Amino acid sequence: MTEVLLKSENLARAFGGVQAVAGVSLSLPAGQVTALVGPNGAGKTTTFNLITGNLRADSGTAHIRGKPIMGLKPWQVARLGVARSFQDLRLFTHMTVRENVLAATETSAWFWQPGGARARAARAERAAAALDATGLSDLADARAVDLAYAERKFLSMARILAAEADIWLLDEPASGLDLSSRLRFGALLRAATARGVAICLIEHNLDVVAELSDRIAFLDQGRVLAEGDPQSILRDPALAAIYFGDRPQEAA
Ligand SMILES: Nc1ncnc2c1ncn2[C@@H]1O[C@H](COP(=O)(O)OP(=O)(O)OP(=O)(O)O)[C@@H](O)[C@H]1O
Repeated sequence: MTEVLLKSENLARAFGGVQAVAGVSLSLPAGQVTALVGPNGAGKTTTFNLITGNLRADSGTAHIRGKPIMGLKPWQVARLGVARSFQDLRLFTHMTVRENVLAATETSAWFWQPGGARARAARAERAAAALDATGLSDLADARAVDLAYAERKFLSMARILAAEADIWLLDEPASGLDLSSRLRFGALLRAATARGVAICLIEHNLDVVAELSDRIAFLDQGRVLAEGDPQSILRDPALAAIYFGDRPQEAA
């Protein structure tokens, strides 16, 4: 049976009167891409924030390989093997591409790790491998701010790769990519899942979801309404109506 690397149960979080996440139970199996799909405001990004410790949950639990993670700080969750990307990428825009990736290798370094030449060389090697895998080696000395849009998205992915995490939470990593970039991006995901990485990605474009995901968790109003293989979820007319803002109860 496939090992579940990350599991949340009944995660909930309100902002004032808005119940952004209302009991999300989610499992991320090793070696699979799970797409988190749902209309605007469904609670997708908030779910990521609750898992990574960027936001505190009002209730609920989450475990990484059985270890409870609620209440941990983001850096502690990162140390347990979670790498996360943001919609706005959060690159160090005035640093070089290489420096951006090197900075990501620090999340998995321990404070007590000797910072000697050997450790530095190992980090440089990891960064170089991540740049190579994302096709950015030739741009290593360019500043992030000078990259084209798609290359910035790949730099964000290079940072994920360099962190050597086995759980990836990606917030709209493929948005705005053209077909050839999407194929490049899909190959990166496939190489990672072949190594057993559990990937969860938020994506609005349902064609991209169909292309990239092994399973879908469909979120609406802070709840997982359905979870399953992409074809059955994408063909469900009730979910399509919710996704495209045409709820049966609202139409009545
Ligand atoms: N920091 C916050 N303060 C107040 N309300 C928030 C905050 N973060 C999210 N919300 C609200 O919580 C709900 C869920 O937001 P969230 O960003 O998680 O949805 P989403 O599914 O990621 O949406 P989108 O697809 O538009 O990115 C929305 O109603 C949003 O306005």
